[in-house]
Amino acid sequence: MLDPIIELQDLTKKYDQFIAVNRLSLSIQKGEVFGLLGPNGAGKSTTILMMLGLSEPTSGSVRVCGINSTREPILVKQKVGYLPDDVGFYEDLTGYENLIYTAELNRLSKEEAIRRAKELLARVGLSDAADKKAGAYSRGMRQRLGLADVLIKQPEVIILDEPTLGIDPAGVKELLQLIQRLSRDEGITVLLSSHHLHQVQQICDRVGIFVQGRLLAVGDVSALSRQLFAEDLFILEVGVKQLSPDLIEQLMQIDDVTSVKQNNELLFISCSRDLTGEIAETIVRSGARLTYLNQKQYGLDEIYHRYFERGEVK
Ligand SMILES: Nc1ncnc2c1ncn2[C@@H]1O[C@H](COP(=O)(O)OP(=O)(O)OP(=O)(O)O)[C@@H](O)[C@H]1O
Repeated sequence: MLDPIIELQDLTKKYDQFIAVNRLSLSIQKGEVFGLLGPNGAGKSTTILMMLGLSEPTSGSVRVCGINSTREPILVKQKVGYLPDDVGFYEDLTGYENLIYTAELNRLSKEEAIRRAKELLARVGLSDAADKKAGAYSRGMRQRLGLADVLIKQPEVIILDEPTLGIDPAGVKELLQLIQRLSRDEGITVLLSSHHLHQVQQICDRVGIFVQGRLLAVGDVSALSRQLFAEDLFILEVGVKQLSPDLIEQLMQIDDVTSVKQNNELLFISCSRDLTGEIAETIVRSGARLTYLNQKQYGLDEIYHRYFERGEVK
């Protein structure tokens, strides 16, 4: 059953005449991991700030956990954990002491603070570095400490702005797996913004592609590819020797083949449905030799670049 926990309705933010976020409507369900994707300046951070009640919309509304963020920012902050792209700690305090400090700010009892700080340090893989000063943590360790810091108050929603920025590939993998586990094990809803499509693709249930303040498409990766590649959903890369002069024309005559491009002995055949069998048969029947056949799957990277290449704003 649908249970929206973040609801944006016609959300708009203008800076003078400049529209940073343009009539954004979006529902995110409880327990979802949602990726907000877009290039620099797309409006991701502005949207996040409005969700947190830290920036006032010009028009439209934003509700998080049923709370109007604009009217009740303090209430929203109690339910939502926010990890900015460059998280700040008390550099002279240890990781453990930083967590205790946050726990006390959130009015946890001393005992509860100690228990949760230790548990969360273990959870994010920082038990061994608990007594090291935060100032000496690497970027990846800071992000993991940031996640523990956000979780200490047991939020229903966590919002992460570019969580993987500046982390090495192994660290990124660990961090993303950790985020995914949080969602799965504890039902926490996660919204993360990112430029790193291939990373986000691994853990997001759905993604929204955001360009120039507008949400261009929303869905899981396969729904997005269906939506964006309706004409040429399947591309076959085919190796052919001894091509007859009219083979390309024969291929074009197959229903639902939308284009055939040739590069020496390679053909790139776009179709709106899977025609692998028919295409292979046509090639063999023409007397040509089929040497290789590969069906290309679209990933989020292609979807995303395609939008930007076209510069489409629907
Ligand atoms: N306080 C402000 N005053 C004027 N313009 C602003 C302000 N804050 C943001 N903008 C503009 O609004 C647009 C959206 O910015 P925003 O930071 O939301 O984008 P973003 O998608 O988060 O980009 P990035 O990935 O670089 O963080 C940008 O063109 C930015 O210059």
